[in-house]
Amino acid sequence: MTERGSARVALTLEVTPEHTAAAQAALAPFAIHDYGGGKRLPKAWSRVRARPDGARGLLVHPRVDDPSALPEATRAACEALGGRWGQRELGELDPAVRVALFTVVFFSKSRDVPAPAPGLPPSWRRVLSNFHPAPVRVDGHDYASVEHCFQAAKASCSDRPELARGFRLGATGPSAVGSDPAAAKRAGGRGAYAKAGASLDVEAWAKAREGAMERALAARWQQQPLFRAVLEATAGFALLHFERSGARSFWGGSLHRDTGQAQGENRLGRMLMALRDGA
Ligand SMILES: Nc1c(N[C@@H]2O[C@H](COP(=O)(O)O)[C@@H](O)[C@H]2O)[nH]c(=O)[nH]c1=O
Repeated sequence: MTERGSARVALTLEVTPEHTAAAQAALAPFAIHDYGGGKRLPKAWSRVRARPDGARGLLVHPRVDDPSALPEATRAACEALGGRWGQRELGELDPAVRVALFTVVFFSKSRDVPAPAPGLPPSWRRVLSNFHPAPVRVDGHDYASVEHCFQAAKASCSDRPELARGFRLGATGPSAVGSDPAAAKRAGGRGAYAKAGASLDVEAWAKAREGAMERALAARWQQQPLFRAVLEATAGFALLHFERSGARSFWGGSLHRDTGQAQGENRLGRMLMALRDGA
C-alpha cells in the first residue's frame, strides 16, 4: 500500500475464479491480514471474487503497489495462472474488503504468519497481545506481562488492594499468581474475586482501567524493543484486538462475518495505534 497523491492504492491481480485460491497462496507470504481470525473470509470477499461479469476474480494486495517488487518466484507463480496486474484506488474496492485487507487482527492465540518486516518472528501478532510473556516495569514494580500489571491495577481498586502484590514478578505466598498471563486474567476475574472474598469497586475501576492500560502499554513501548518493532511494522494498518464477544467487547472486537466491518470498541487496538502513530 502506498500513497499516490492523496489517494491510497493497492496492487490488484485478476485471475480466473478457479485460480483464485492458487494465486492467493502465492501471495500469502506477503499478506499480513488474516480475515478475522483466519477461519473464514468475509462474504464481501466472495462478492468481489464472483463479480457479475463472472470472468475474472480479483485479488487485492495491500503491501506493495508494484508487481516487480514481488519476489520473482511469486510473480512467476501468479503470472503462470494467467493473472493480469493492475492498481486500484482503495476507494474503488468494496468497503468491507478494504477493512479486511487493511486490518491486522491479533490476540494471544493468533496463528503464525509471515512477518511484515525482516527480522520479526512469525509469532509477531501474538507479540501485540497483552498476554505476550515479556517482563515490564511499571510504577517501580516488575510484572511478567502487561496482563499481570493490568490485573494488579484492578486489584488496587478492590477492598483487598494487597492482592495486587500477587501479580508482581517473583511474588510468593498464597496470593501469588505465577508467570502465566492467562492465569493473571483468571485471578482478576469474578470467580477468583469471590473465592478470595474480595469485591471490586466497579465504578472506581471503570474510571481507572483505561489509564492503567495506557500506562502499562507506554512502559512496553519504552522497554520492549520487539514489541516496538512489531508495532512499527504495522504502520498504515488498523489494529483490531480479537475478542469472541465481538460487538460487545470493550478492549477488542471482531470483523463482522457477513459485512467484514470491524465491530467492538477495540480500546486496546486503538491505544496501540495511538502509541505507534504518536497520536
Ligand atoms: N482474553 C484474552 C485477552 N484479553 C485481555 O484481558 C484483559 C481484559 O481483562 P478484563 O477487563 O478483566 O476482562 C485485556 O488485557 C485484554 O487484552 N487477550 C488476549 O490476547 N487473549 C485472550 O484470550
